[in-house]
Amino acid sequence: MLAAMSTAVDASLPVAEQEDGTANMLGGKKVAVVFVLGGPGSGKGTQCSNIVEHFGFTHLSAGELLRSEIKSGSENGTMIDSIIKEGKIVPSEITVKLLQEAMIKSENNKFLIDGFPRNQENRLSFENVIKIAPEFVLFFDCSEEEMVRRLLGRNQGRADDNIETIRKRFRVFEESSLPVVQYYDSKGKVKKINAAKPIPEVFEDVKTIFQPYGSKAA
Ligand SMILES: Nc1ncnc2c1ncn2[C@@H]1O[C@H](COP(=O)(O)OP(=O)(O)O)[C@@H](O)[C@H]1O
Ligand SMILES: Nc1ccn([C@@H]2O[C@H](COP(=O)(O)OP(=O)(O)O)[C@@H](O)[C@H]2O)c(=O)n1
Ligand SMILES: [Mg+2]
Repeated sequence: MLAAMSTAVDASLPVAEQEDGTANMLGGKKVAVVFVLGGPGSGKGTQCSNIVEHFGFTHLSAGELLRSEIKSGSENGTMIDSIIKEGKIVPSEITVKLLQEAMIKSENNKFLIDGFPRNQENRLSFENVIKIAPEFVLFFDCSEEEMVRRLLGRNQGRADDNIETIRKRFRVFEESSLPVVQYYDSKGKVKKINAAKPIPEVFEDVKTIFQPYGSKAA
């Protein structure tokens, strides 16, 4: 079983290519990207940590990169901070640049890009600047009622985890992020997970999806 899993690895990832048939290359290496989407509180970050541990991906959370940018005192920090507090989406050029830098700096070639693309502008900017097509989109499906409960209990001191901003984030998710999921679904690239179950049960379903891409060891 283990041997079978490890032989599958390098042969199977990266496999995606761009629409014109060009390989997904970045800084001289062939890379694989999985976009991880789902409403605020659906469990993206939690499951990404599990995937990192079991399947050797590097986790890049767009939201975390933006929050670090605020903390670093960058010239865009104040603007990013007020956009996040409003639950809106930061201009793509900022987010794509942060993702690009992180991917180039990493020695890994398998990336989970969490919370991105959150709107069509994000998607097009990534396509035009980074020019990597995702292997697939992992989509966590969860009711708003459950997501509110999780966000209000998250306790990470986030400025946007208050009920007023949470409501705004849900609307932005519906209006701007779901169309991105629908776009990839029309291309047969979405793997949808029922995220309303307990964490280990959700991960069982996630594992089934990542199993063909091999274990961490390989
Ligand atoms: N399946 C789950 N069931 C219950 N709580 C969960 C589940 N997945 C995540 N959580 C909790 O919900 C909160 C939000 O999860 P997180 O992974 O940060 O979501 P996201 O990145 O999608 O906003 C965290 O406190 C996390 O521990
Ligand atoms: N692609 C992205 C991702 C996050 N963000 C901002 O960062 C906030 C937090 O994103 P996040 O992914 O950390 O939030 P969760 O869905 O994990 O709760 C979002 O509500 C946006 O304001 C963005 O502008 N663009
Ligand atoms: Mg998150």
